[in-house]
Amino acid sequence: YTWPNPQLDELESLLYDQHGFNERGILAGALSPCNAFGFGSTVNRSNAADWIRTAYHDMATHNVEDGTGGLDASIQFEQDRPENAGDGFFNSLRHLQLGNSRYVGVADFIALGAKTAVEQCGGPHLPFRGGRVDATEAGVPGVPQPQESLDSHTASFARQGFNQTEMITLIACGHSFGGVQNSAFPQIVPLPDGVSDVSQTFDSTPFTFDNKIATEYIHGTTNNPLVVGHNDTTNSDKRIFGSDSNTTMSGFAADPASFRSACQSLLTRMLDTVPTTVQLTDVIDPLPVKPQEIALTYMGDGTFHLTGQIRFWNTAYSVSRSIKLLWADRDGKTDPAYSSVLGTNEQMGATALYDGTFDAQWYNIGPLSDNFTVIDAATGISKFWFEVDEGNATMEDQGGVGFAVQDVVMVANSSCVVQSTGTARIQIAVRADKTPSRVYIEYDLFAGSAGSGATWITVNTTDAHAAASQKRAGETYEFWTADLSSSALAHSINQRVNVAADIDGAKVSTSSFAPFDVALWPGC
Ligand code: HEM
Repeated sequence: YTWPNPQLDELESLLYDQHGFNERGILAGALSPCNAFGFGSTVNRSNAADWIRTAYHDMATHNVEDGTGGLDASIQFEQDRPENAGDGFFNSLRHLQLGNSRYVGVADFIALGAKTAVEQCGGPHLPFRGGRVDATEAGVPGVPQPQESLDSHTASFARQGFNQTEMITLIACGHSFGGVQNSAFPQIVPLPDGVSDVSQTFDSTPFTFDNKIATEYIHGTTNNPLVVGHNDTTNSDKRIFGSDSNTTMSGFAADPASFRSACQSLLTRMLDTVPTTVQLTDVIDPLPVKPQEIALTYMGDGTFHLTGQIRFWNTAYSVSRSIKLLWADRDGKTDPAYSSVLGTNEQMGATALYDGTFDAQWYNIGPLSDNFTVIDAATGISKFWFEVDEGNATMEDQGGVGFAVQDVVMVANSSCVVQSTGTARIQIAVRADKTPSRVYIEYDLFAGSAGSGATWITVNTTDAHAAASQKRAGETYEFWTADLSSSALAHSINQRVNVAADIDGAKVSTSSFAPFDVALWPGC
């Protein structure tokens, strides 16, 4: 895709800013190491297993006939059903809901959680599509339970869109992780003396994706509580794995690569099973060059500062590489003076998984001593691109289109935090040749239902007003002011806002910033 695209940029970052500089933390950070578990001390439990099971249970209500259900976060409203026994869903959601924004909802986060868990913990690469839509109420029940018959399970998976071989495979892929807990299934897993809960694992490596779920089953060494459980009624894995005379499971036991690739395709299909009314994005691959938090700040002296960071994918730190930022002014003209160095150092390296481990190197706009470059307000800027020199120079310009940036609306450095009231006074510079119908501040707030624990994001706004006194003669920008009380962000997770303006029926907006950060915006 072409940068900028706020939804895809955010998903791309959640997918590929995994470890090191600018890491997002919420996904890979909660899976390092893979037995990490954020909610108690039960032996053998992990965030990874909880997240994978959560994605399956959310998806499992899909109906291929009428196109309803699927991975839509309806699990938020379904946690009190017997088919959703255990606290794994609550645990998963409480963590995954925290990352939500106006661009990425709970359903995408459930899919991201499962995908990241599989990949970080030894599993195959699962190509990711975004754009899931969060349900606003419970769906039709229908998650398979261990005491059901083989016919009932076969029919249930057919309703979800999976045939018999796919049913065997998908369960084996999922049950490569985790186990069955006494507290959720006391009739399956007995409680040994002296502990308050226990999880009996499906295979001997519950925190790692591998084919042990198959080898141990085929070799008769398995301790899978859904195969060798004392009550045969709840031995659903035994009935299902054996339903084709063990053909599928024998194949997986003999050939780990075939298990891996079968899980790659079926887990991807599981995550992409959504109501037919939902249109997923294309697969999101890492951008080779990815600008982030690109911002212009109006300096009041006839210039603005361009700030931000750029990630170069599949690139390791190197002292012999120099990168220049070049730009075109608002009329599209270039000039030898429209050029700035990028700054980096060894600490600005990162790594991520993407069918193998990839390095990424971050650069700041301008030398590290400044972290900005100066743009003439009279000529402005419309796009930028990069010249990477490691002996011979190459151009990074998104295939010729460049990286577009708007200089119509931006925050002015005269913004400040009013010390007496704690209010953020946000000064906004709007290009004088434009006539906005509205200039405003936008911010994501968490909303939720106390009963179900479901959450969603509302985008709130505060209007700015034209500051007539600041309409200075000779300036190419005019000024607007918005006062934002600190209580306005009481339900904001990241305490950030952006500026937007409606101009000729289109919305122009800035990247987000922290209006109450007095290091950026001094007191007034
Ligand atoms: C007939 C179908 C299935 C049945 C009857 C079934 C049953 C169960 C049961 C009883 C548990 C124990 C839950 C707990 O104690 O908290 C469990 C755990 C789990 N299931 Fe399934 N399952 C099925 C299919 C799947 C599928 C298709 C996946 C994913 C692809 C999956 C992934 C998991 C995972 C990862 C766990 C471990 C959770 C943990 O350790 O916290 N299951 N399953």
